[in-house]
Amino acid sequence: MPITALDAAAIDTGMNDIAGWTLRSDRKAIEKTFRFKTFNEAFGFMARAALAAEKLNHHPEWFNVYNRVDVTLTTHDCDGLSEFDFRLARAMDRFAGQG
Ligand SMILES: C[C@H](O)[C@H](O)[C@H]1CNC2=NC(N)=NC(=O)C2=N1
Repeated sequence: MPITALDAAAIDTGMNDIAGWTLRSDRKAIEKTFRFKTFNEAFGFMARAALAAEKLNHHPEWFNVYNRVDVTLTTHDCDGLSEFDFRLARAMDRFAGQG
């Protein structure tokens, strides 16, 4: 099933539902840095996010150092943002206790 890219208004609506995320200047991705107390907490967050990503069949680009996780969400299949990026962003916020 083809995945459609969100239009400008839908992206703006999606951005209003999430906190601490930045819309990349090309409007094809959203980014957030999560910070935790320990590596254990960061990795626990990543484990929960990984399971959610598998369920959604939508996978993050991310980079972890110790207690920090830099996340980029984009939809390769439509070369832009889709509803799945915002769904995964909201799930990640919940897992980090920020949503
Ligand atoms: C074949 C498979 O369903 C696709 O490659 C999925 C997997 N996970 C994905 N994750 C992300 N972030 N974007 C995609 O377009 C995407 N596509």
